[in-house]
Amino acid sequence: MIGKYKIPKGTNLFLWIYHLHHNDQYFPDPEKFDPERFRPSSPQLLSRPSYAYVPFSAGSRNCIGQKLAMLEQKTLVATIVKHFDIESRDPFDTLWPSLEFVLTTVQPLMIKLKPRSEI
Ligand code: HEM
Repeated sequence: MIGKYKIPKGTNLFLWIYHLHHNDQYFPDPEKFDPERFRPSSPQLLSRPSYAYVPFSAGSRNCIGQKLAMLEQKTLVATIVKHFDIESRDPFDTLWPSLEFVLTTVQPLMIKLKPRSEI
């Protein structure tokens, strides 16, 4: 049973993480860039159920690359945003999500890196 649903033995279940992370009960205004949601001591994070945010899945088959991916983001992404302002060349509402092995867009996502004047 999951809530009121009886799941027969052997059923394959697919958790749509994108949808989960757009649940405005836990992520108000979900498309808004709001790093505050993820600050460890933020009230929003503290009141959120721990399985409401699972970018690397959870449990025994979760992502084995999580630590590497987080390290890459802290080094590569942090270095890029330190030196550049990033803007999309395409307006957000013209992008169509595409669920492939990873969630991407149908058309290539073209970005422009502008050197930052001050660091
Ligand atoms: C931001 C980057 C990444 C995200 C968001 C991510 C996300 C995930 C998720 C959600 C799963 C579970 C899939 C499922 O339930 O079937 C998974 C599994 C896995 N990931 Fe990642 N991943 C990332 C980076 C990486 C990297 C860098 C590696 C390897 C170097 C990696 C290797 C794997 C492997 C091998 C599994 C399968 C684990 C298993 O089935 O036991 N991932 N990842």
